[in-house]
Formats: sequence, C-alpha cells, structure tokens
Amino acid sequence: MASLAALSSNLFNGGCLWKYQDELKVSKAGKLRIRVTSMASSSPAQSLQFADGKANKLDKLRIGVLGASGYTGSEIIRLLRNHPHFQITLMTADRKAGQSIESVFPHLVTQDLPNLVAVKDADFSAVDAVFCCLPHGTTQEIIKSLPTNLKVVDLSADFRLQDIAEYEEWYGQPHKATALQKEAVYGLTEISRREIQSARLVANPGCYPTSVQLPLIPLIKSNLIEIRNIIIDSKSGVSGAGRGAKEANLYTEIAEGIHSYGITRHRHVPEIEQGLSEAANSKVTVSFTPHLMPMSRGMQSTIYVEMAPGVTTQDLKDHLGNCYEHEEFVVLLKNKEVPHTRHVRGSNYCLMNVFPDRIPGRAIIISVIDNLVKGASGQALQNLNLMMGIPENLGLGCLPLFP
Ligand SMILES: NC(=O)C1=CN([C@@H]2O[C@H](COP(=O)(O)OP(=O)(O)OC[C@H]3O[C@@H](n4cnc5c(N)ncnc54)[C@H](OP(=O)(O)O)[C@@H]3O)[C@@H](O)[C@H]2O)C=CC1
Ligand SMILES: CC(=O)N[C@@H](CCC(=O)OP(=O)(O)O)C(=O)O
Repeated sequence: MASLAALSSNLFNGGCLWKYQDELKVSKAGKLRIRVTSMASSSPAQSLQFADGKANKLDKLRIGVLGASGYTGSEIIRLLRNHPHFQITLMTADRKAGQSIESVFPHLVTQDLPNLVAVKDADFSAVDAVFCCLPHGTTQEIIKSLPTNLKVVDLSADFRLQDIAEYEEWYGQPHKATALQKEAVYGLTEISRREIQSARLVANPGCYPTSVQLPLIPLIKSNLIEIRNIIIDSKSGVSGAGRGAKEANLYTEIAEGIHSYGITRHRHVPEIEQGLSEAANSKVTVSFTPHLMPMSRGMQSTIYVEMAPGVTTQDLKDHLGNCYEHEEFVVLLKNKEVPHTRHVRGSNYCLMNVFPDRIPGRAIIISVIDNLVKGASGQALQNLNLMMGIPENLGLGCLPLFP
C-alpha cells in the first residue's frame, strides 16, 4: 500500500497516471485507502533496495554520480532534482576534483550538493547505486573496483558489446573487465525491461544506437523489413562529444555548417548491428553515417529500409503503434507529422514516424531523441528505477523545453 505522499510525489513529478492502476477503498476504520501499482513494480516506498539493507533517515536511496563534472553527469543531477526516492550523496570528477559543483556548473548554484571528489577518494560504503558517466576505457577498471553490492548503470560503451574481440577491434584496446562484461545487461529499456529489472550492472546504450534500435528492432523481430540494405543517416548535437575541450568542437569549427564523421568506422556500428542481429536471429549489417550538427543537443536518425514482400508503410506504422502503445517515452507520431529534435529537447521522449519512399517497396523512418536524455542520462535513470523496483518514469516527467 503506497502512501498518499508517494502518490502525490509521483504525480508532482509528472508521474504517469495512466500507468498506475488506482484502487480506491474505504477501510474498516473509514479511512480512504489508495492502492497504487505500476507496470514496473508495486509500492515504490516498500521496494527501495538499500545496499546495506538498512533504510536511512530520509528513506531515500543514496546515489553516486561518477563523472559529475561532465555533460551526462550534470544531466543526471538535473533529472534527480525531481526524484522522490533518490538523493545524490557522492559526486566524482577528474581534473575538477576538489571543486564545488557550482564552480563547475554555475547553473547548479541553487542545489545543495556534495563537492566533487576524485574516484580514488570516494567513499562507496555510503551509496546504494552509481551512475557511471566516465569516458569509455577508464570505466571498466573503475567499475571493477566498486563494492559488488552496488547497482551500477554505466553510460559508457565499455560493457555494451557482448563479444570482447569485437570490443577490442572497434575500441582499439584490450578489455580489462571481461568477467563483468558477461554480467552486464544491455539497457535499451523498452526492449529489455525484464532483464534490466534483475540486473546489477546495466550497460546503457549509446545515443545513436538508441535512436536507431527503438524503431528497427520491433520491425525486424516481426519480419516486416528486409535485413539487407538498411541505411542509417544520423545527426547529433555537439554535446554528444562531451565537455572536454577539443579543437574539432570549437564554435568556429561547428557553427554554420555540418559534417559527416566516422564514415564506415564509427564505433556505434557494432552496437547497432549487435541489437539488430539479435532481433533478426541472424547477422545484420548496416550502412551508418553520423553527422555533427550546429546545435547543443538533439539527435535525428533517418533510416531507409526495404519492406518485406507485400508489406506497406501503413503496416510498419501499425506495428510500431501497437508495440509502443503503452510506452510513455516512445511515441509514434500520427499521419504525416515529422519528428523534430526541438520537440524532445530536455525530455526522455523518442518521437518517430514512418513515410513511404517514392521508390516502391522502400520506407523512410525518422526518429528523434535528446542525446543527453533518452540517449544517455534519462534512459540511465529509467533503468536504475527499474533495477530498484520503483516506477520507471520517476524523475522523468519533464516536458520538452520549447521553444
Ligand atoms: N554526451 C552524450 O551525449 C553521451 C555520452 N555518453 C557516454 O557517457 C560517458 C560520459 O559522457 P559525457 O558526460 O558526455 O563526457 P564528459 O567529457 O562531458 O565528462 C566526462 C567525465 O568523466 C570525468 N573523467 C574523465 N577522465 C576520467 C578519468 N580518467 N578518471 C575519472 N574520471 C574521469 C571527467 O572529469 P573532469 O571534468 O573533472 O575531467 C568528467 O566528469 C562517456 O562514456 C560517453 O561516451 C553516452 C551517450 C550519450
Ligand atoms: C557528437 C559525438 O561526438 N558523439 C559521440 C557519440 C556519443 C557518445 O558519447 O557515444 P558513446 O556513449 O558510445 O561513447 C561520438 O560520435 O563518438
């Protein structure tokens, strides 16, 4: 039985009322009782899983953000501001260790948060779960060194590829935590919800792979599209490259133009192919070209596919509509509405739509996300909510920022 406070905090946070089955009852004592259950779990307050088995004074889970001085780390901080059951108690940085969060991110001046510490100085005995927002390569050894009772959502690419040889080929370095790799669950929430719920370590998907796999996996699973000749043209905002200073990301190098990069060799190719191959139950290869756009956040994937014989674009739409009908964060647009990145900015939504190509038998699928939210920290929070047995939309109620 959840408390009214828990219910009202869910609603306050944009909790999705349609996901809750509310049952009003008058108890013998004449008090109104509201029973709340969700798709993700039963009563949130009862299912919080403290790492040491003990509740704390605040009855909130203690969260560590590793890499809190980066873009995805600050996005986690922003989202957790509205979370009823998570409280940040540890934040790490590398070059910025020792600084206060407002000196690193002035927009967070109003928040009462701990100072940034180096990972080596962090006290992990005082946290229940961590978001790991570190560069790939550095992440594996750090996660390996954490107490094993902590739940971990890793936003880096280190645990996404099941095949270690493939990781080493595409990332150009040996994997240093191969045992943990076997334990990790790939966290594309809407597709792997059941596995994520019981995971201890979740490999949060890359931003491009999220925007591509959400529309394609259901269509491939149902044999509605051919698995050959899939062409993916993706575009990302500059925050996708992180906050670290790089010449290629200077205003003068990005503004007033766009450019492709990583042509035929971007490291998200094996990640996309892994997910699509699993859906197809046979090897899928794709043409994938990412582009850098002069915008700070946002991502669009335009995907060209060949439909299976006799299948129409309306069939693709109907199928995606059915698959995602009860999903809060994945939305198939109606009619010929075109997804825009500006309509998901700052939110956890993925908007998609399907259009007939002028070439018979082909369709064009467009999907948009905010690379820092559904493409990173929002999906990571969705996953940790699931892992903790609480409704997966908590903290994720913010609408897109528009205009
Ligand atoms: N940006 C995006 O849209 C997405 C990013 N990701 C992935 O999420 C992870 C974080 O990305 P993002 O936030 O953009 O990156 P940033 O470069 O913005 O932040 C990186 C963070 O890691 C810290 N850090 C860097 N090197 C080390 C180290 N050797 N040891 C400990 N801490 C270190 C930095 O600290 P300091 O600043 O003090 O040096 C900073 O806090 C990456 O793996 C990225 O690929 C995934 C999906 C989308
Ligand atoms: C614009 C930009 O540079 N985007 C990054 C991808 C975003 C990301 O961080 O992906 P991972 O989580 O897999 O590292 C890139 O192309 O490498």
